[in-house]
Amino acid sequence: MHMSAEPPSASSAPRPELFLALKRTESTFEEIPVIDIRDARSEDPVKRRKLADLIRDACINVNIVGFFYIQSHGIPDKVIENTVNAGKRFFALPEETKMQRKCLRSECTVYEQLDIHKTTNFKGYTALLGENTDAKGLGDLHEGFDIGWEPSTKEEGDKNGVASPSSSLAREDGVMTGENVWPEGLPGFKEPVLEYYHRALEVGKLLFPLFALALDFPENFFDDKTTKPAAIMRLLHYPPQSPTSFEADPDGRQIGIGAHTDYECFTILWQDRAGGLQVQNTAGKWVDAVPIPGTLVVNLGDQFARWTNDIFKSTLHRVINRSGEERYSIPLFFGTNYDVLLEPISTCVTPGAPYKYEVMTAGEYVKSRLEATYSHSVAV
Ligand SMILES: O=C(O)CCC(=O)C(=O)O
Ligand SMILES: [Fe+2]
Repeated sequence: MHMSAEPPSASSAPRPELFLALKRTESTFEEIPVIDIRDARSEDPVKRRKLADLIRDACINVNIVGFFYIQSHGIPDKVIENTVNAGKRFFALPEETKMQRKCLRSECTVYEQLDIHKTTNFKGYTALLGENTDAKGLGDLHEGFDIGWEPSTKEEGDKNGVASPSSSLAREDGVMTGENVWPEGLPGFKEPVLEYYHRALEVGKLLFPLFALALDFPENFFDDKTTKPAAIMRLLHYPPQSPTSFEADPDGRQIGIGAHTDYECFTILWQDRAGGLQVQNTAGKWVDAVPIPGTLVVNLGDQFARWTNDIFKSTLHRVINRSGEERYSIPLFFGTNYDVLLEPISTCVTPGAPYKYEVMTAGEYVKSRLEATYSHSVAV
């Protein structure tokens, strides 16, 4: 994996062959802005304001709204690399090892489920076609492994990496409460995954005040709503789609991940160099979010759309892996605490723009979307 802190350049460097192999759609990546977020950590409010203005432009004033790359995010290359390698090792395991593990208590002979369909809180493994993100689709061509918040393995309370019922690994998260499930027989998996998780969480915490400023709210607007931020992270693996799969499926009903919006406030995504992520612009055209080494992609999700009555719109996106290579990515969906009510912010509702959505808690909303996503397939 090549990572670089250099600003991307559209014209100077020759394109790696992989990029040429991609069938480009309408637009070029210059239209998706790259924002350097180093000033998010600045003490200077003027600098933070300037940065928030760039984010505001990316979220409101462009033809690809709510999608941008961030640079200077602060997550070391090594942390990313270790997590991606851990994910590769997991996905290479036999299917049955990814689906279940032996109960870890010595007296126990049963198997515990890792299959996401069988856990109560949508954590664990999703097999190929186990998810159908676009209701019009026929199942997604990716497999995934999902975790939610738990302390990093460096923190106290997680000495042996085993979640006992009395442990504090799970928080009281209302309808989404429940512990993570981890595969057995895969040493060196959990630690790097949780390390990246906590680093990405820090990036999310940096972004919330900037989003607040971008909306002309006080910088601390989201502080009391994100004390226990709901953050699901996924390791994703997309096998390459063969050319014949396109002939057999001309309407694109079975692709890497069907067209969808994300369910939380915003998503922080690492993607490898295979490419295939596309975002729909305001004219309805699909635009490639070309991988830019050293950056993460950020996109708006439904919870922000609900807070802001669509001033911040969640952006439709999908993945089609035409690279001929395996593709790996790691989204982290950053939401408010699960018990926070998603209700309109008063300044976003006017007689001419009445509120569009039903008010519910963040947890109820995320759970209802996850139920729909996984309902097309049944546990095996
Ligand atoms: O893999 C990607 O690039 C995007 C994943 C995604 O959109 C999602 O998991 O919601
Ligand atoms: Fe997504």
